[in-house]
Amino acid sequence: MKPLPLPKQKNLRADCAWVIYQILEQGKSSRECLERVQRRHNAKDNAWIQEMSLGVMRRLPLLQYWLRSLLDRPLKGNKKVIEHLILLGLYQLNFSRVSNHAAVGETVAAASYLNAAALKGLVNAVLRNFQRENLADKPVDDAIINSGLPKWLFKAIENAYGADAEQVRSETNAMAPIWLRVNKLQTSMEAFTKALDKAEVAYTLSESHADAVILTKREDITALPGFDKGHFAVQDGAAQLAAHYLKPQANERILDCCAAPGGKTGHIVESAPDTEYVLALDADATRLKRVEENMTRLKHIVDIKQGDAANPETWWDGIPFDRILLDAPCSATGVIRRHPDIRWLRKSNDIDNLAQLQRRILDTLWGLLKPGGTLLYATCSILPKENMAQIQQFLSDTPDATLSPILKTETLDKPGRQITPGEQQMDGFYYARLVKSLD
Ligand SMILES: C[S@@+](CC[C@H](N)C(=O)[O-])C[C@H]1O[C@@H](n2cnc3c(N)ncnc32)[C@H](O)[C@@H]1O
Repeated sequence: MKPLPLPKQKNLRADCAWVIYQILEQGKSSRECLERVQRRHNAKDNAWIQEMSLGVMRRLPLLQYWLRSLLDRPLKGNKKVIEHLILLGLYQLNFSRVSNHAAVGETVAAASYLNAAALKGLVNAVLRNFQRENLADKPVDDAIINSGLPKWLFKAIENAYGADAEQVRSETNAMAPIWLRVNKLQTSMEAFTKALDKAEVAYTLSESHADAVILTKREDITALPGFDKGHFAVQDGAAQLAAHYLKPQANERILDCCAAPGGKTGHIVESAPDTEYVLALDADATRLKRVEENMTRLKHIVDIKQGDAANPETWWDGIPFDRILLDAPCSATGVIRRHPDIRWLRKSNDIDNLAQLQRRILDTLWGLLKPGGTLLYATCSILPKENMAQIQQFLSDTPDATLSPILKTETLDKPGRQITPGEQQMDGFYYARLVKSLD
């Protein structure tokens, strides 16, 4: 599909339709396109644009089903974006608090901002027919459409989770809470929660995480008390387990591999401020800038390098590491509830390619680990090929690797801890801890 320029003049719904087009037709991430659009709106409108465009990602199969039943034939070429505008209209009518009057009227008007004034009649007719035919009240008897997921992912979850698949799918399509990690090197839990109370910020404490706070209302993170002073970082509860499972110690050399934007790097430093050396490595220079910004704000000192994990000769100084965190590039299927566009950006054949890349990096990093050293393998995936099956195969191919169980229930056939989305309010994540034998 042809690139579509950003509408010349700002308009809430036209800009939303542009974001949806960019994600679905151009394969761009929501973060990237929202950033462009949000430069020209105020905070309230930006929140609306984000809620609506990500909402469409969550409900896309049902919205498309309705669209197909209302539109005689698909729109093509530069008219395609009008389909996305109609999807947005259908989403507002069904899943938002926008009045029906505004959902139809304003969506029709937005067509002009997308250079398609001639199609206003069509947008109006489709949305009015939807209301007239009461499609919202006619149940759709199709589990895949109702799941909000692409067919390949629906099936992959079915195969992996059997009787629990429905629960995993529904949590995958739910809204994620915002977790904060208190930076205990700059404040204390007591002082931080006192400051939140004073600012009347609604939150709960996590039963499982001593350093975590879970916000119960959406907040502007940068306006929370202590943000500028580095008193906290935004980090999901599952991601907060990485430093806990890695167990960094004083005087050790630590590699945080695939580190950007540095969420786990910061927590490693907070867990063991007196390590000898922490290296945050990532292949992506742009994302590494965010590591620098985050470390500066949190007041942590680490070494930051750009490099391909599978090619250590370009970045490694030759001294082995005591501990390595490999937060491997993955399908991110465990964080779809947080980034609903991922389900449409990933394709089923990505999974085999990712599993091969993960294995290549794992094999390479194993050579950089001291005898007796620990490697924590992590992904934010819920698919066994990237997780249990990956580690099971690695253990069987690598004679000097042994499993250091995180859970008592782990076996060589079922290594590691698979967290599913929503478990104790956490994202979907996988961890396996491996130790290198001494001889
Ligand atoms: C899941 S994210 C890491 C999140 C990070 N650990 C955190 O906690 O904030 C995966 C990262 O892997 C990086 N990456 C992908 N392939 C890589 C490679 N071959 N070498 C190094 N980094 C890579 C990506 O740039 C991305 O930043």
